[in-house]
Amino acid sequence: MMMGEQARTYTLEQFFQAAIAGQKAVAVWRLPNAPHPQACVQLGQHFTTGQPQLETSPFGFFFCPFQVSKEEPNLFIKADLYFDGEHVSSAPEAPQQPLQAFYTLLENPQRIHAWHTPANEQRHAFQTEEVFVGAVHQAVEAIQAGQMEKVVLSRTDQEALPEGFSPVAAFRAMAEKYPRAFVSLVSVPGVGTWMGATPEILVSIDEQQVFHTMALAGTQPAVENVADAIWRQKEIEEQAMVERYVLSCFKKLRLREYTEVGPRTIIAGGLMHLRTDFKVNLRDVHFPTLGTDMLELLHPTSAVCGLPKQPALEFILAHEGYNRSYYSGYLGPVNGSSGSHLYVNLRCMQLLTQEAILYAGAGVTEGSVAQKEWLETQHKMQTMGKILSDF
Ligand SMILES: C=C(O[C@@H]1C=C(C(=O)O)C=C[C@H]1O)C(=O)O
Repeated sequence: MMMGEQARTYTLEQFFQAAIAGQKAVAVWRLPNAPHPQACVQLGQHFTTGQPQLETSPFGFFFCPFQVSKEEPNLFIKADLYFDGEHVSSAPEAPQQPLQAFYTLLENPQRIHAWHTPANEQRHAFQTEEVFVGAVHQAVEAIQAGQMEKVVLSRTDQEALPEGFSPVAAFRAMAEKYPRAFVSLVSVPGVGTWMGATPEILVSIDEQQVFHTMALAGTQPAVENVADAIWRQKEIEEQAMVERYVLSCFKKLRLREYTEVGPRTIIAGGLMHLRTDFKVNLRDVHFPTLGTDMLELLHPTSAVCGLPKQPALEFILAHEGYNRSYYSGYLGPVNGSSGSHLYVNLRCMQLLTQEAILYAGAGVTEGSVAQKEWLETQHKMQTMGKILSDF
């Protein structure tokens, strides 16, 4: 990739604020265990895209919803400008005049604590505990009646933003607090601003050409030592369903050469999950479109939707009572120097002008206790809740 580079160093604050001041879309991310944040800005104003094509896409950042609609399309933020944590470089084909305008903003820091907000800040109706618990009861009944095996029900909550809130400072706090998560901050004119710290890879292809996806499910509060984790049958079965789903996708593609490791217990924030990793070395296996094909088959996985997919999706749309928007969609950089890394958008929040909307869900199976699923969504919301309360 040929990029024009400026010798000067900048801060993430400068890069982000220049994007906001210039009305540009910006994505900031920090890969798990990576030392530095990265960010990109698109200079043009056209973000809507179709089904992501990993192999042919230019360097940029995908931001895709749970379900594509006219209001919530798949978005692509092309990396006209790239920030590696220190330096800013530009793509050779980046339009010259907007590029100069961006550098002017970069040289004249705005010191604004602003972010892009949605075109209309529609008010959600927030589910009460009663309503959520009622939906879980109905889901358990539908499962017992044989309509499906698993469904993931989610809800939202609202928190006032602390005085002097800054998305970049909150991003830094997330990156420090959750070193093993994929940490992101995405801000798009007319769409809004989302941030999160997710534990779940949807599809990734690293610089060694290793394809990676995972089956992540089962949740409980973290214990001191993961070796001491004890899992109930309910969580073991719930995670096994996600595993089976990933395997069914490989089968559809007639892919037989993969490695499967797990399930293992992993820590994510204050929680533990069960995770099985699936990998394919694309240097050994000739399958040039595996990333795109698996992405299309996997999303939404049974970790965020259910099993079988169609009845679970219909149940969600009929019973959740709100629009998931970009929660439980997927996001991440593609075709950068470290490859393509798409994550499920979990443990996230949306920033409005004065408040944040927090999102979380829980997998419902035959053995679910409704009250426990409510508590689980509360625990998951704490991942972002702590960032706000510690601000
Ligand atoms: C749905 C969420 O998380 C997913 C659901 C899990 C579960 O049901 O146990 C665990 C991890 C994630 O795959 C969320 O964080 O909102």
